[in-house]
Amino acid sequence: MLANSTRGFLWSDVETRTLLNIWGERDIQTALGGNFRNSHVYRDVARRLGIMGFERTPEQCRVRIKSLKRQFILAKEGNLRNNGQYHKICKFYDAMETILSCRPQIDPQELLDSGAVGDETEEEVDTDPPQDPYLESTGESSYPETQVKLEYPPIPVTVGNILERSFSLGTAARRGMDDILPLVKNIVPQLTSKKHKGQDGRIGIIGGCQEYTGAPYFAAISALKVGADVSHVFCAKAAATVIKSYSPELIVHPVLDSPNAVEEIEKWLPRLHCLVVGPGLGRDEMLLKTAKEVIEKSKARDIPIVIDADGLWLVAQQPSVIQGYKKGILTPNYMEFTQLYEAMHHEPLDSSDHQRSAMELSVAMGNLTVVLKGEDDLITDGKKVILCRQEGSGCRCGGQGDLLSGSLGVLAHWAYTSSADMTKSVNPSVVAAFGACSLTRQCNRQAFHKHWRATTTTDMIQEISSAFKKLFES
Ligand SMILES: NC(=O)C1=CN([C@@H]2O[C@H](COP(=O)(O)OP(=O)(O)OC[C@H]3O[C@@H](n4cnc5c(N)ncnc54)[C@H](OP(=O)(O)O)[C@@H]3O)[C@@H](O)[C@H]2O)[C@@H](O)CC1
Ligand SMILES: Nc1ncnc2c1ncn2[C@@H]1O[C@H](COP(=O)(O)OP(=O)(O)OP(=O)(O)O)[C@@H](O)[C@H]1O
Repeated sequence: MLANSTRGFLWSDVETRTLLNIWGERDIQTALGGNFRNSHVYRDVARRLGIMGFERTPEQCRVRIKSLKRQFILAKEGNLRNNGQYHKICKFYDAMETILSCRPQIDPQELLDSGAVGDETEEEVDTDPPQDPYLESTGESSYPETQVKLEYPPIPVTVGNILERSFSLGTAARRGMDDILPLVKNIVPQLTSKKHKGQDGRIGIIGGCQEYTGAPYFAAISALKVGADVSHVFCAKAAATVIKSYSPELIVHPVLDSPNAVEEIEKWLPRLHCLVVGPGLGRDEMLLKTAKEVIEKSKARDIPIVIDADGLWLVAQQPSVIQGYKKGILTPNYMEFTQLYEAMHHEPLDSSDHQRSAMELSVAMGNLTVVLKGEDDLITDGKKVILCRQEGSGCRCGGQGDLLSGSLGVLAHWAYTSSADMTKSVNPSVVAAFGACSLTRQCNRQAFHKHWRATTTTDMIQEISSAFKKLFES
């Protein structure tokens, strides 16, 4: 029996998350669902893990999963969820719950009793008490507030292999366009006389300070132009009058630097469908602290949260603020991406392989969707990499990222309120991100066509309506 072969091997968080991603894949769950010997399934799991760069035996994978299931059941059965202690018992509770909720009911006793099931089933219990080296060696503490050192083994993996599990590199862009674009079209809500104001989206932007008033404006007005009904900006007092003067369409709250900022913003959260944190936020500690607390409150409300610009700086300082939150979407430019990556990995970014680095960042962040903007926009949830190569232009005027984050806020709301049928079970954040990237680049292209070097983000925003129609409604 190979069960003890895991002794002495530590599973890092990122490795465990990768294992869970693979174990949670539909074909694996289906194969495990039958009451038959399943060593071949774990051979496949180990093989896929190997492709991701982690060398484990099938038995090691099986024992790790078994142990995670024990922890999950213990946390669930102990009714610890209500007082927030479940993460201490089962750090990967949310991921386990997502996967197991799609499976037939598991009998907890089956997992907790020893020797209850057959030789090779994944719930098999060893003659020894449960020996999860991760649990023994590191304890199951809650997410670290500061960054942990994430170790990847030297990865004998080519880009082609990584993308083979998602989309092959050579066809990734085309597959992305062909496969995802129809899904973006699916999530666009119908315009009907049956709806009331607000139903197509109430978006909140957290950002705007003395220095930066354009960025939150661009994000908020883009959200409206994409089709949200209401757009709120929560900014510092010094920015509020300026932002209001740009547009009467926006609802502007000068609260971000007030002593009771969090309470003031919290009052509005029940009415918001999505939050975009960061455009023009600046790096003032007090504003960042407020942003952090608002993110925490928004997570509790389960709304999508897009984090951009200075919000990403906050994440690089305190990853746990959004780590593991499935509806979190990060939209870094290359500079911001490098900071995030190095904060999580404590080592320089390997700039030769963006796809792989982006996947690693996503996995390290608990499979958040990462949108790495650049010549190609690279979108990943740690499982798939999709490239957006919608033609843009050579004009890189500041503020395009704000157009993207504001649009993404609306699309994320639509994607999460669409049925799984509409998104064909593709991660809604990925669908929304693909839509926002395509739209931003198309706006850039159209504006450039008219204004050449003089193109500004304001020109791009004027193109949203026709670009949207061309991409998603034709
Ligand atoms: N009108 C407004 O109000 C606007 C306000 N904004 C707001 O400003 C705030 C700070 O954002 P930011 O853009 O200045 O900071 P960040 O992106 O870190 O760049 C810092 C430096 O990094 C570099 N660099 C950047 N991108 C790179 C790349 N892809 N690849 C390589 N290098 C790259 C480049 O430095 P360089 O190397 O050129 O000297 C750049 O100068 C934030 O709140 C944001 O929302 C903006 O939204 C714009 C419109
Ligand atoms: N080299 C490029 N070629 C084509 N499009 C690009 C290129 N670089 C960025 N973009 C597009 O510009 C948009 C904004 O990306 P960018 O990297 O400018 O973000 P940002 O720096 O965060 O913007 P901001 O100026 O708002 O802070 C994205 O949709 C991206 O696709």
